[in-house]
Amino acid sequence: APADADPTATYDYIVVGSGPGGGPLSAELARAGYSTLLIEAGTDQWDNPTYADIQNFNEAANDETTRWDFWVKHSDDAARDLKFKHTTWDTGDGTFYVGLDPPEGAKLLGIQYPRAAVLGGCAMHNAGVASLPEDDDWNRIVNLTGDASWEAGKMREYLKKIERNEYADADDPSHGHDGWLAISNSDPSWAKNDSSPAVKIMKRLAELIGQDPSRVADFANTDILGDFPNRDTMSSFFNLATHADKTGKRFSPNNYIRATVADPAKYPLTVKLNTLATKVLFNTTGPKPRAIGVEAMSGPSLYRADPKHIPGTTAPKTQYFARREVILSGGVFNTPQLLKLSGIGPATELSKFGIPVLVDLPGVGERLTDNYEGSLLGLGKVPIASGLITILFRTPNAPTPKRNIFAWCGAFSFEGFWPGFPTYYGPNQYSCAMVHIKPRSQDGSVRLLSADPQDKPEINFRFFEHGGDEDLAELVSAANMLRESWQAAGEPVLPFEELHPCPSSAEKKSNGTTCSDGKQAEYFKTQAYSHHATSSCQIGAEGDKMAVLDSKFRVRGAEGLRVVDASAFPNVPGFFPSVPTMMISVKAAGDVLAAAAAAKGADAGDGE
Ligand SMILES: Cc1cc2nc3c(=O)[nH]c(=O)nc-3n(C[C@H](O)[C@H](O)[C@H](O)COP(=O)(O)OP(=O)(O)OC[C@H]3O[C@@H](n4cnc5c(N)ncnc54)[C@H](O)[C@@H]3O)c2cc1C
Repeated sequence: APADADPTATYDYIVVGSGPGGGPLSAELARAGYSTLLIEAGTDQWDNPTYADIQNFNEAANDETTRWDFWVKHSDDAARDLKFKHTTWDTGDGTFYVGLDPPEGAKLLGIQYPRAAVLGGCAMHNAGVASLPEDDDWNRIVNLTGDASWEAGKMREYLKKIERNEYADADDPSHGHDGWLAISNSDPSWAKNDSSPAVKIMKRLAELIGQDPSRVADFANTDILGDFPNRDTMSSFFNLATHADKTGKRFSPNNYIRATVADPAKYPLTVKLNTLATKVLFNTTGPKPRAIGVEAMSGPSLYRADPKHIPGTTAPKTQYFARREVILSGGVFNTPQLLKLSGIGPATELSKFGIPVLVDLPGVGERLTDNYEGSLLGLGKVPIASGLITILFRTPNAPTPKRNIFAWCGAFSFEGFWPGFPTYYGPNQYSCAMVHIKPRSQDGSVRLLSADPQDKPEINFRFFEHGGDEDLAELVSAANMLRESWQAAGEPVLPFEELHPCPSSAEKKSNGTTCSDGKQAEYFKTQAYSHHATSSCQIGAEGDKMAVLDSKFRVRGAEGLRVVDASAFPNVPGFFPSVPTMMISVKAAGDVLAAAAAAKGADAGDGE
């Protein structure tokens, strides 16, 4: 078991949150010899099969052992949000009602956005999909900040550092082979079976995206993490990679933290579980407030997002001190909350709750963004047994030559999140789940509802606020292409009964074909969901008053304080953020260690 933290000790570094942002970073700092305290609100579930076996990811995201429920809004239009068919209500008798027709007296909760409070963060309950940002996502940070260390070519080195790739050749230079994060993919041989409905669908899709249908078996084994010149423009099929090993064991920052604590070298990493950080402590005597520690409360289920929280439960606050730096990695909702509770954020919002303003930083909790997701769901006449199609493609109405849709198609249903998700529609269910890349809108927010650190903030994604019509048109175009490919499934699967976005029974009978693009757009506008939130404390240009961080993750206007997690990205990094967040975690460790080395050099210089 990890050693307990000593409140009287002073650590070199304190890291809050052990997910993809904070976990690798804390381990790196300790391995460099610096005493590091890692504060994590959740528990350690490394040997719990719900988490350890990647195939149980849906159970993991539903499991109360780690679940933090955030009930979010998708817009400022309450009536529009109420059309989301998995809106969740508290019935008052300890159960949820999910749907459009709540029982009398039920209290509206909102749209569920699950998070995991556990050692390893959401990388312990996610589906483990491993992908990389577009090169331009990294290069954009260079353009914004002038910091060339973010160039795409250089960023791949961080993948190589963390990765223990299990499918690439040992001499493949685009992959890492000795890291702590196992990455594997699946057997693509199903794609060789020309008579299978999944392969027939895939061949038609190949035609629709301009690929050679005779080569789908090769394409199904294309490396989604590969390094090729046209990697961001090539519409094609891929082999889905996951941060799990080939036996199906999940890998996450949990592995690296545990290995660091257990290492015979006795690296100075102290992990404090079941501990909710409530405030950053500052020395305010200098020109800028300097972070010197963290205040926290210990005990299970203290945060009110935890469904196991017992009303009225609280705990005394303890202070932990850092002689070098405090690093916040609580994730896209909790990091901005913690900054604001500590006096860093929009002055008017802080003043409303009586929080003394240390740094008026209007971007904290703003510009929250996420990929829009939606799915095409239908029932075949018989089950489509095998073959998970993974495809990245460009719809004809995409604004650039780059791909704008990631989708995976198979015999499952995925319609977003609610307690008990997903719905099982029987063995004949078939779905293409779509992730829209590069939403035009970045208008979401994480704002305080009180100054109580046990309370949840208010989260509103403001989906489709800007450029919504264009984004929706891209989703509709993708749905039309995918639907067309389904018609190639052949006997005995056809005809599909589509459940959404164009319900067959209602629409096809009346007009003989499918529903209009307008109706589909309306469907996606009300039913889109998301789970890749980023950018609520983003890195930005000097002079941009909404920029929270500089390119070295330092909080503007403060000293000794950084933010390293998914909130730091200026936009969603590609289509899945977990691996990119682990990559920036290791990058940030280099920045922190470089600052320590520079400070040591300066000290040595002073003494000369
Ligand atoms: C259901 C689901 C499935 C997903 N599937 C995928 C996928 O397949 N692939 C992919 O790339 N991405 C996926 N994601 C997204 C991905 O997991 C997240 O983007 C990623 O984990 C973000 O990392 P993070 O470090 O920013 O935050 P988190 O992973 O949220 O980690 C934050 C950690 O900080 C802790 N913490 C927060 N506040 C405090 C506090 N005040 N004090 C102490 N500790 C605190 C939390 O307990 C948590 O452990 C999924 C997300 C969800 C919800």
